[in-house]
Amino acid sequence: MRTIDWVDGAIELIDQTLLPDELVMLRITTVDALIEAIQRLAVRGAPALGVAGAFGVALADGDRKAIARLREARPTAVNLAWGVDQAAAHLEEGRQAVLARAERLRDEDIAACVAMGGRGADLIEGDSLRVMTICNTGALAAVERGTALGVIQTLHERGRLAEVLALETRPLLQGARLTAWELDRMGAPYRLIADSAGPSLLARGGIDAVLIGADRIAANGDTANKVGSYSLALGAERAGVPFFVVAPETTIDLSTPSGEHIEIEDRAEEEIVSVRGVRLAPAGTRALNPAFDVTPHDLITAIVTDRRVFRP
Ligand SMILES: CSC[C@H]1O[C@H](OP(=O)(O)O)[C@H](O)[C@@H]1O
Repeated sequence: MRTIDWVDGAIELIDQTLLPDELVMLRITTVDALIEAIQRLAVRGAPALGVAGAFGVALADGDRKAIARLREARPTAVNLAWGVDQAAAHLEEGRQAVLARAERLRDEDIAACVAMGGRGADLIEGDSLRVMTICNTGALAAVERGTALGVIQTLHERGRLAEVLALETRPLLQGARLTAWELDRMGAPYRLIADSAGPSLLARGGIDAVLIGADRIAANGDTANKVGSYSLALGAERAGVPFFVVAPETTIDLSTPSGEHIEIEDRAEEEIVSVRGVRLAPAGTRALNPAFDVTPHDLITAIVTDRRVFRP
C-alpha cells in the first residue's frame, strides 16, 4: 500500500486525518485540493510532501501561480518546495516530462527509505533494543516505508527490537494515531507515552536509542522536526542515550546555514484548545502552537541518510 501515488491522471493519497479509525483514499485532481490536503495534514511528513509537491505540478497544467501557492503550502519541511522545484524544472518540456520526474522522485523516495532502514539498523548495536521515537516517521510520512520508523521496522524485521516507546505527539497526535497504527500493522511491540514523559523515561534508563525524523536539516546539522524533539534531545544528552536523526538527503538544505534560519510553522490555536472538535480549555482560551522545533547539531549523535551516516 502506498501513502501517495499517481493513478489514472490524479493523485491518490491516504487521508491521514481519519486514521486510525478509517482508511480512506482521497483522489486529488486540482492544486487547490492538494494544498488543502497538505494544510490539514491529510498528507504530511517531509518525504511525502516532496512527492505530493512534485505530483502537484503535474496537476497544475503550467499554472505558475498555482505552483507558487503549492510551494508555500507548509514552510518548514524543505522537501515540499524541493519536490515542486524538481518537477517544475521540466515545465517547458510539457506535462509528460513533469510527470515522469515526479514518478522518478516517488521511486527515489521508496529506494531511499529502504537504504536508510538498513543503514540505520546497521548503525545501532545490540539486540532486544528498546527505542523511543516522536511523531510519525513511517510509510505514512513517505511512500512505502518511512525514515526513523523505517529503521525501527528494519530492526523488528531482523528480530532485534524489544520495544518502541512512542510519544503521542500532541496536538495532532501523529504518534498515538499514526505510529501506533503502523506499529500494529508491523506487529511490533510498543507502548504509547505522554510527550512530557519522554525525558524522564530516558533518565530512568533502559532505553538504547532515540530515533527521530526531520523536516529540514541546516548546513551545520541543526535539525527541524516535530515540536518536542528538542526536549527529547536534551533528555537523551543528559541520560547518555544516542540520539539519531533519520532523513533522506533531500531533507538537507545547504542554503540554510543553521537552525535559527529555519522557518517554524505556527499552526492554528484551535489545535491546542480542542481535539477533534471537542473543546478542552475554557471558551476563549488563547494558544501558541509551533508545529516544529530545532535540535542543535551538538545534541545529535548522528544523522542517517540514504547515502551516508554523518556526525554533525
Ligand atoms: C519522515 S518526516 C516526518 C516528519 O514530519 C512530521 O511533521 P508533520 O506531521 O507536521 O508533517 C514530523 O516532523 C516528522 O518527524
